[in-house]
Amino acid sequence: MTSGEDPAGVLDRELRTVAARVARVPRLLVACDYDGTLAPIVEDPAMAAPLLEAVAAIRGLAALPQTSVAVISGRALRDLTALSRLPSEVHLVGSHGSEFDVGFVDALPPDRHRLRADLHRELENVIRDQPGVKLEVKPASVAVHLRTAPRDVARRVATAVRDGPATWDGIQVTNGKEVVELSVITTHKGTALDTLRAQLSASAVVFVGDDVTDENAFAHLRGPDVGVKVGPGETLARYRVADPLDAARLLAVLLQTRREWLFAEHP
Ligand SMILES: O=P(O)(O)OC[C@H]1O[C@H](O[C@H]2O[C@H](CO)[C@@H](O)[C@H](O)[C@H]2O)[C@H](O)[C@@H](O)[C@@H]1O
Repeated sequence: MTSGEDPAGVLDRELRTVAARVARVPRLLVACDYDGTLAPIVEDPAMAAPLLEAVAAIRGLAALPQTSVAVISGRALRDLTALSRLPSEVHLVGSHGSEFDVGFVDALPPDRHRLRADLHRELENVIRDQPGVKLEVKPASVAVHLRTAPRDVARRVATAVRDGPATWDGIQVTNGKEVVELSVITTHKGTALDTLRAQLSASAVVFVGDDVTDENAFAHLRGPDVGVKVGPGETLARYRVADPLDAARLLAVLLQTRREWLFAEHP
């Protein structure tokens, strides 16, 4: 988005109309995924920063009355907080919708802690001497990142993970973008969205996401809600934008319309 650009101008007309309509509900919840939605995909997961345009729109929306903003991410809550640097008014939920607060890890039963430790050890064995493969350890899961591995290595490691620890009892497998994640709990962005909707008494929800686990959130939308998929691929979302920059433009349109409506800046 260039300064002075009208963000609405570049969005699909139908989406603009729908955004303008949902921005006028009594209590709005805008919920977004993080990687691939607010933050463009990069090689190193530790370097994924949100677009400034997205942060500006989110900050603006979160400061409005009768308006809530949430980010529901696959990341550990601690990492999401550090990377996104969003203000405390924004509700952050980590671990694919399971981690609403930092006490989550202490509340996990001892057998889940043991299983995650076993999983971590086993995955370290699987990826030993495999160039470009990295592990990301989270409170209830371990993600195996394949993005920077040579293709043959990525295929070999993915197969070893799927035929090995992914088959263990009590393990949930999530295939993301160049990542296979093994979790010791069941996670679901849709139930996280339900919880937020109820807690915040939202009249309508806008959910924006790009990845497989975001489909669970799209599946829980209803009535006046609006689901927006970022990028290509099959989806349950009714609307689509091309990339994180267009997602930021959509957030800016929501902010502009809602601000005008709330403060009656225009008749
Ligand atoms: O639910 P999300 O917020 O979209 O998180 C999904 C996963 O995102 C991260 O991995 C992805 O983004 C990385 C940075 O751009 C990229 O290098 C990686 O290939 C992608 O899979 C994050 O590292 C994972 O923990 C999240 O589960």
